[in-house]
Amino acid sequence: MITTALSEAFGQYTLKPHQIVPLDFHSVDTLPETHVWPPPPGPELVNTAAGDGQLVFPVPVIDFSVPEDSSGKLMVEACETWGVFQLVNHGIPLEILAAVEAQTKRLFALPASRKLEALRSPNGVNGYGQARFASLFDKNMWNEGFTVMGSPADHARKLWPDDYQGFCDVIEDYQKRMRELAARLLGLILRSANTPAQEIRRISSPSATMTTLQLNSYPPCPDPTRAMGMAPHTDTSFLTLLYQGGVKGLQIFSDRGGGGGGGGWGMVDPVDGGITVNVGDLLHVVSNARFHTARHRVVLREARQRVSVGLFFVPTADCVLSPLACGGGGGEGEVCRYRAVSVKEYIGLKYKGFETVLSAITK
Ligand SMILES: C=C1C[C@]23C[C@@]1(O)CC[C@H]2[C@@]12CCC[C@@](C)(C(=O)O1)[C@H]2[C@@H]3C(=O)O
Ligand SMILES: O=C(O)CCC(=O)C(=O)O
Ligand SMILES: [Fe+2]
Repeated sequence: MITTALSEAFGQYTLKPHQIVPLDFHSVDTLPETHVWPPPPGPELVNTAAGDGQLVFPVPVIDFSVPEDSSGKLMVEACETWGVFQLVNHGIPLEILAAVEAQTKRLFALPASRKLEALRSPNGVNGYGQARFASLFDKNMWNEGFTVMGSPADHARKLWPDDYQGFCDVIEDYQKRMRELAARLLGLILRSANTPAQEIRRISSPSATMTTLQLNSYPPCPDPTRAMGMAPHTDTSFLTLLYQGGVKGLQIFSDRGGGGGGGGWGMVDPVDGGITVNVGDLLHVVSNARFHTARHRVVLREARQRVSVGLFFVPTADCVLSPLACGGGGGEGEVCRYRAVSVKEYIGLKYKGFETVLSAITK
C-alpha cells in the first residue's frame, strides 16, 4: 500500500525509546537541564527566542475568494520570496478548525501514562511522541506530537478505549478537506508558474500524493527563553498547511530580515482563521530552487499552551522527482540545480544529513 511505503521511508531508522518519549510536562516546575538549549551561533543569534524576537515578517496574506488568476500570481511571488504565505477565505469552515484545535487539546491534556499507550513504535510514524527529528539533537525540545498517516483509529483507541470515534471523525474530515485544499493550491501554484499541465498531473495527482497530519503541543514553559519549542528545520513536503491556533510562536528565517545583512528570524503571526502555507523541500526541488523552502522554528513566547496542526502534502515514496524546468517543462535551457531523486531516497538522505540534504542532490 502507498501509505505503508511512505511510513517505511520515514521509519528507515529505528529510534530508541528515549528519543520518542516526551517529558511529562506536568511533572516539572523548572526547566530540566535536558531541555536547556544554548544560544545558536551565527545569524541565528538575531531574534533568538522569547522576549527579543519582536520582529514580525510581513508575509503575504492571500484571499482565496478572489479569482484564481490573481491569487495564484500572489502565491507564486510569496513562494519565491518568503516561501510562506497565509491563506484566508480558504473554504475550511472556522468551526472545523475550532473542532480540530479542541480535539488536539483534549489529546494532549490526557495523563502522560495514557498518552504513552499510544506511543509511536521505534520504526513507525503514527502515534504519540517527540517530533521525529528530535533524535538528531543532544537537547530535547519543549513539545509533544501526535502523527496521523492514514487512519488515526488504532492509536486513538489506545487513548480513549470507549470514546475515540469523535476524535477520528474530526481528524478524518479535516484531513480530507485539507488534502483537497493542498492539492488545489499546489496545482494553482504550478500552473501560475507556467508548469505544463501533464507535469502537474504527473506529480500531484491523487495516486502520486498523500498526506500526513501532525498535531503539536507546546505546553506552558517555566523558562521559555532558554527552551526550544521546535528546532530550526525545513519540511519534507511539497506544501505544508499549518493551522497555528491563536497563539504566536512560529518564526521563519529569511535573508530579508535581521538588519545586519546576514538574514534573521521573524515571526509569522497567525491571522484570525487563517492557514499558514509553507513551501517544503520537495517543491523547492521540482521548482529548480525557484521556490524557497522555508526554514522555520517555534519559539516559546507566551505562558500558555500553544497547539498547531500541520498537514504535510507529500509525493508517495516511489515518486522520482527532478526539477521540472529541466525535463521539458517550464523554462527551457535552465541550468538544472538538482539530480533526480526518489522521495524514499530523499527522506533517507535527509535523516542522515539533516542540514546538508539539498547539497547531497545538487548537480
Ligand atoms: C510526513 C512527515 C514530515 C515530518 C515527518 C512526517 O512523517 C510526520 C511529521 C513531520 C515532522 C513534523 C515536525 C518537524 C519534522 C522535521 C519532524 O521531525 O516531523 C517533520 C518531518 C519532515 O518534514 O521531514
Ligand atoms: O507549531 C508550529 O507552528 C510549526 C510546527 C512545524 O514546523 C511542524 O510541525 O513541522
Ligand atoms: Fe515544520
